[in-house]
Amino acid sequence: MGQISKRRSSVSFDYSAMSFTPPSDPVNRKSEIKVSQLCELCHCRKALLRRPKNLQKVCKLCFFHVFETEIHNTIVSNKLFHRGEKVAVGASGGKDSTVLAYILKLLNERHDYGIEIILLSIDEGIIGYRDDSLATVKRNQVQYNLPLEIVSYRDLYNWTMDEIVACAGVRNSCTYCGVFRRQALDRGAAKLGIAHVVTGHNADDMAETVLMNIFRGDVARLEKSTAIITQSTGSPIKRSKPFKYSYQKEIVLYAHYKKLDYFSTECSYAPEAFRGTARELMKNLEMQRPSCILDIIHSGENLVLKPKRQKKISPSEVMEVRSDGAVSLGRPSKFVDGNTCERCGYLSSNKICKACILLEGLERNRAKMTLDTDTSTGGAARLTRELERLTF
Ligand SMILES: Nc1ncnc2c1ncn2[C@@H]1O[C@H](COP(=O)(O)OP(=O)(O)OP(=O)(O)O)[C@@H](O)[C@H]1O
Repeated sequence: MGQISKRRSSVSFDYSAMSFTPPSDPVNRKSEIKVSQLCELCHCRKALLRRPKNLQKVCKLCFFHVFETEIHNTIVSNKLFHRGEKVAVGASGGKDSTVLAYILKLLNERHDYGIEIILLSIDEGIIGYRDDSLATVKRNQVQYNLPLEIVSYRDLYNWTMDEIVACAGVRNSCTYCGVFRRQALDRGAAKLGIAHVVTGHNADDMAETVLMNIFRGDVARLEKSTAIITQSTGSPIKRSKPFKYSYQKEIVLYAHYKKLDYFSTECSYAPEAFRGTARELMKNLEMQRPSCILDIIHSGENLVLKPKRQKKISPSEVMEVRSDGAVSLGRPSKFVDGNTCERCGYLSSNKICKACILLEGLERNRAKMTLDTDTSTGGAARLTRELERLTF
């Protein structure tokens, strides 16, 4: 006790030499950063955000650097590109593909990948949605100084998504749109002499797909759902996902802080209902355990299925279009290399490609709708002729 009081008395402060700023003084308050507010990477700048991926507190510059470096590492470790390669970025105008186009251009220049980047957009024909997002892509074309090619469903299939929904209903719109878009991206790339399409699918998309395939018991798709590079058998065009390990929230933050020009409206047609459920589940899991998105991908990557003998399936077993426009996607067939569709001549793993099977169903529905609304005496005969023409 005595010692403490002795020590106290021996400390003498020269108060006059200290410049004391009371915390309540608004004029002279010095802006000092507390250690706890510093960026955990550079330890000198103020942290601006917590990385959704690992909750690390980082400043803006370190966030840009770490986000770009992770994508570069994904590209290098998976050998996504080779020098001299022409690469098409599937550009929808949304946040993911806009950030992808921006970052690929940046990394190509920074690390000298030696690739040629082209923007490839598919116009599905959705008024009030795709026309507006394509306007964004056209601005990106100028901002990033990249060539742009637009391919439309109208030109390829003589249908727009608006017409498809009017004919087959909104419930199956994602199935039609997905099948047509995959083929349209391939055909657009082939037209440009490009054999590699990159898309903005991110870690959240991939983890959702893994969950959906588990819930459906779709082991065939589960096995392929975490591949960073995919290639339909028979197609010379490969697809890759450089954002495989990038969190959606980080992509949005990057776009926001870089002030990128992107289109943020959701598609006007029904979102894929089951994916929505998987997404919600994953968001809840992510709140409790941020790493769960990467953990789900990691689990998917490490699932090794026991080899199974496959029965050969006919194209009609693979996909069926019912009279109400509903589509049932059956089991995938055993792929055969080098096949071309007997109808459209485009590469297909079956005798008739999925797009042509869907188109046949749509044409049948259109003819039926014409009859239902045509009350003239010649209407029935016209429809019979139309249906005969459609019996391939
Ligand atoms: N109309 C399109 N034209 C070209 N590429 C497309 C188109 N629609 C989608 N893609 C490609 O497929 C990826 C995934 O598309 P999805 O429909 O899941 O949209 P998303 O997750 O909202 O992506 P984005 O934010 O880029 O629109 C996109 O990032 C893009 O690369």
